[in-house]
Amino acid sequence: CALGDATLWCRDPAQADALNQMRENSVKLPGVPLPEGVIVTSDMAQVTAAIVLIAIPMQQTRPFLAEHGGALRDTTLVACSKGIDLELMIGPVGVIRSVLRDARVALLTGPSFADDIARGLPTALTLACADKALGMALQEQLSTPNLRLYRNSDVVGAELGGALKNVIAIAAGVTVGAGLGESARAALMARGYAEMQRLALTLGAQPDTLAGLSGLGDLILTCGSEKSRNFRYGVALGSGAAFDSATTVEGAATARAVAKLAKARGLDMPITRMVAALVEGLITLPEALAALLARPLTDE
Ligand SMILES: NC(=O)c1ccc[n+]([C@@H]2O[C@H](COP(=O)([O-])OP(=O)(O)OC[C@H]3O[C@@H](n4cnc5c(N)ncnc54)[C@H](O)[C@@H]3O)[C@@H](O)[C@H]2O)c1
Ligand SMILES: O=P(O)(O)OC[C@H](O)CO
Repeated sequence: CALGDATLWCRDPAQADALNQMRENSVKLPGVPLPEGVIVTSDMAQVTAAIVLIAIPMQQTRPFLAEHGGALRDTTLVACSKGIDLELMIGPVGVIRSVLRDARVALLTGPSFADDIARGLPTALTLACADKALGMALQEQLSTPNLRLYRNSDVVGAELGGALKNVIAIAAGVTVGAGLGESARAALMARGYAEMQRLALTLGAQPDTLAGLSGLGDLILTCGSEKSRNFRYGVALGSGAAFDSATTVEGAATARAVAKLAKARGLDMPITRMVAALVEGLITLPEALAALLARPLTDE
């Protein structure tokens, strides 16, 4: 990039100025200084990089591209969001392609808290790209000594792994918030993973992809850490505590999208269905629990 090592674009000019001056995002990443080479701007014309990482909430991706897609037409785009667009019912790479048909697009996903990466802690992610040569180039360019990127050509599988784990993380949080015990959390994670596989295979994913970083890896992280917003939201749902509605909780919209997708395909996804109903306030927690436990006994 002509401006420096990297350019951080944000839509709010006042925030861009503050970040440039303070060299720290004291709200989202307190105590982590912005690296020297990073320049912050709110002017998209200043974004001249060959590779652009899009890291905004899933449901904002379409509106963002409607406004700024034209300026990004000649760049390589790397989607970092985890979710399913509620209108198009597809993941972030699909949404980018729906706006910029011939774009060079990849997906960066997997178990990672922004805070861990910003502090340079060891992290491994999936770099999914249908174009092998582009995937190899991005893997080289985006890996660092502490950030290992593993290539995968199964973009749909990687998108679904990142999206679906958030729904199960909400359910795992509910078990903790409601005091249902660690065994219940483990049961939900394992049966939730079976639901993730069921939908992903139906939508064309490769079975191995879900067993990798973007599915199982991220499921373990998100269902087991208070640092996860999806998990914390589930804890609040389970305990009846208030939750800040401004916090990004991707699994809430994704649960609704997946429940619709599953219904349309006749797929049994009871945990996802209950999370969607809880999120929408259509069911109480005792009702959700009773419905899950009363299901007919079956093969694993
Ligand atoms: N935070 C993490 O640890 C982490 C890790 C891996 C993946 N992700 C994924 O990255 C995506 C973004 O998450 P986040 O944690 O950065 O969320 P966030 O809510 O902390 O930040 C999102 C940013 O996007 C901006 N934004 C929202 N709508 C916009 C729009 N229409 N145009 C331009 N900017 C807009 C917001 O102002 C905010 O700065 C999510 O899909 C999340 O699942 C997050
Ligand atoms: O805070 P969460 O729940 O959005 O999780 C962040 C990342 O997706 C974890 O890999």
